[in-house]
Amino acid sequence: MATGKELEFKNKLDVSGRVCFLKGTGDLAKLSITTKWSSAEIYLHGAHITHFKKKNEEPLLFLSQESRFEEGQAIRGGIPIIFPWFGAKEGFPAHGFARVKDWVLKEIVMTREGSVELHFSLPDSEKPEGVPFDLDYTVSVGETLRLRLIVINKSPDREFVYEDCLHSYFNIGGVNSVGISGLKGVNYRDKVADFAEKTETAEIIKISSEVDRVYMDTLSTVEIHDPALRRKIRIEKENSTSTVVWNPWIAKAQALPDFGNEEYQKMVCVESGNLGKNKVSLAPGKSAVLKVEISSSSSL
Ligand SMILES: O=P(O)(O)OC[C@H]1O[C@@H](O)[C@H](O)[C@@H](O)[C@@H]1O
Repeated sequence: MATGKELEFKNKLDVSGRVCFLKGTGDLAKLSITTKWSSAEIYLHGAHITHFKKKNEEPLLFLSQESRFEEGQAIRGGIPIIFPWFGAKEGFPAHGFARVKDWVLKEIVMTREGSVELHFSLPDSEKPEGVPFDLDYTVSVGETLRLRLIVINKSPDREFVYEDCLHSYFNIGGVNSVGISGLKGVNYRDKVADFAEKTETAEIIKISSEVDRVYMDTLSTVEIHDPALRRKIRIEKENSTSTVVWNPWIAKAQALPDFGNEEYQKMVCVESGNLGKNKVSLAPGKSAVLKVEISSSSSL
């Protein structure tokens, strides 16, 4: 429908009052969505959701004040799409290329009940040569945020193996008071302890130092209990067997060039995907859909 570069030169274009194309930070094209329940912003750069807020609530997603908004750089905060690898890979961008490429908006669907569905696709020009796959992304903005990342292996005879992750950054009232539930009994790799394999023992995980854990073989819904903002954030997922919990804490926050020194106090990442031994092997011609739904409720 429209690429970032085309949008850059267009003035505001309104689609039935619920969706606007705008020039965002760094002159990158963004979509602004308003529904009767919520508002959201999505950049075509990375098909990156940078904002989701329900009416009369604080924003659900954290976005760093220091984020870069530049071609070739990932936005810090919101929901980066991690694909087709997670973490570092020598000579390649960390966490894959999907988050630093320009996606195309294919379709906008206004549903009768009032939500807005946006369909994005990674164009062939942004894909590496010789790997035949399609990558589509559907974002449904309504009372909740519903995400679907669709991978299609177009090869007639070769398997396609990849990792994926919707790396959601949540806005919280204070890191010392939040608790994360839903992972008790799950095995994880502790990245701050040299990838040691451990088992989660806490019903409610508390954060008081750097946390960087890849929980494996878990389909569980995770909840963030936030007494300071008097709400509970719920992250439900399908076709995702890994969950990552990340907070950089003090030293790492200072070391990150695109993250404020104090911002670790106001965010936590709970990421849903398929990583490491949970990576996906897609047979020729097959597709897989990673689904995540993010909602919140008052915990008064
Ligand atoms: O700085 P990046 O590439 O966006 O990564 C942020 C973090 O992302 C998390 O998913 C990883 O587990 C962390 O190890 C990493 O530091």
